[in-house]
Amino acid sequence: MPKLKTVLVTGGAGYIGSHCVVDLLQAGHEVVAIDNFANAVGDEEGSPALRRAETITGKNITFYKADVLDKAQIMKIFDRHSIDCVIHFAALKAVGESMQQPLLYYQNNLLGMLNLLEVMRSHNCYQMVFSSSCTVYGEPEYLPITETHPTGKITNVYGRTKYFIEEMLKDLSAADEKWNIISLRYFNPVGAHPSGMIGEDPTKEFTNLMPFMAQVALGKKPVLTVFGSDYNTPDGTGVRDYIHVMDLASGHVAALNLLSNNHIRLKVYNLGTGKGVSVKELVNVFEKVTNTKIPLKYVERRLGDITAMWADATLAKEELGWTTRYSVEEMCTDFWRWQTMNPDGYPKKSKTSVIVNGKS
Ligand SMILES: CC(=O)N[C@H]1[C@@H](OP(=O)(O)OP(=O)(O)OC[C@H]2O[C@@H](n3ccc(=O)[nH]c3=O)[C@H](O)[C@@H]2O)O[C@H](CO)[C@@H](O)[C@@H]1O
Repeated sequence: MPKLKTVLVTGGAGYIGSHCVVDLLQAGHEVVAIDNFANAVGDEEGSPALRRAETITGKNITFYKADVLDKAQIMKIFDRHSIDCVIHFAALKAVGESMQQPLLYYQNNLLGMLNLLEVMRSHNCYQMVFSSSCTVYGEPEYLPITETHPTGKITNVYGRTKYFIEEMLKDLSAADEKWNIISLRYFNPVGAHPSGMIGEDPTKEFTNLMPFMAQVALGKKPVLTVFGSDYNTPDGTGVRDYIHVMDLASGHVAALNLLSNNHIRLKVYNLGTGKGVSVKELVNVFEKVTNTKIPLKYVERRLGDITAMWADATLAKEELGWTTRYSVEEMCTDFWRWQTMNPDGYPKKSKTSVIVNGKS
């Protein structure tokens, strides 16, 4: 039986955070979620994504509008709740923006993590699941990529923040054996909760393939620009390992279970399907399952893009007992359901019943 925990989810109102909250609640864990709404819809009154997560699960979430850069505020939350484990999603993640504003990214992602770790230590909380990325591998030396592939040769600042944090976690766990940390390297998260109630609704401009393609299918954008058709791949377009966001969510619950029952100090796992899918293939599946036609415009390669990347997820299967359950068709169907049920995303101003700052 997994031990039930009180889990602090930072960035809980965001795309991956909100889906993970659903899975945590369904597994019986208590959730205290925080978000500063830097890239998620919500305000002082709460988050529509988390309100819907409550509806899906029939459980309550305690929510604070809080920023990991505000150490005093995080201290107060730890004073108030007996947190067993932190799942840390809160971070800035736009590659282009990170190149223009490196200090913003280093401050937010590195300092936010430092604050959290210090507050955790002061409250004797030593368990963390960290949201890392396959971007730490840089251009692959071999495929599929295993966790032992070298890291650090990264071409963008966002990716470097993830890499630096992983290095920081190595130093920390080597220095103090109390820490029990799992870093999860995500491949390309797509899809949405199968209910269509929660999904991806960034407040910042987005550039990822699936949300962009869905905007084209909805008629909100005229054409999908395909970045490069001359890659050394079977059809010339870039290849990625797309993973359904609910599979990612269940990976976090599995990681939490492992931390509950074992003292591993620090471990890293790939969360991917192990299957590479090209841009053209993803477009074809999306058109088929949504019965739409996506106009394409082929242009030059995007600066900083790699040719192909997919995971070897054997380690997560063996040690976390985790495997993916959703197909590429389901990733597209679920994303489309979310988009068509919520063409403008979440209601931008809504009262929520989520408990804010400990008050209903
Ligand atoms: C360089 C870059 O931004 N990398 C980030 C991007 O990965 P990544 O670039 O893999 O993800 P995207 O969804 O942006 O792109 C996937 C594939 O689709 C292609 N494509 C994308 C958009 C589009 O309008 N047209 C098009 O052809 C890309 O060239 C790529 O081959 O998102 C990940 C999170 O989700 C981050 O961890 C990566 O650091």
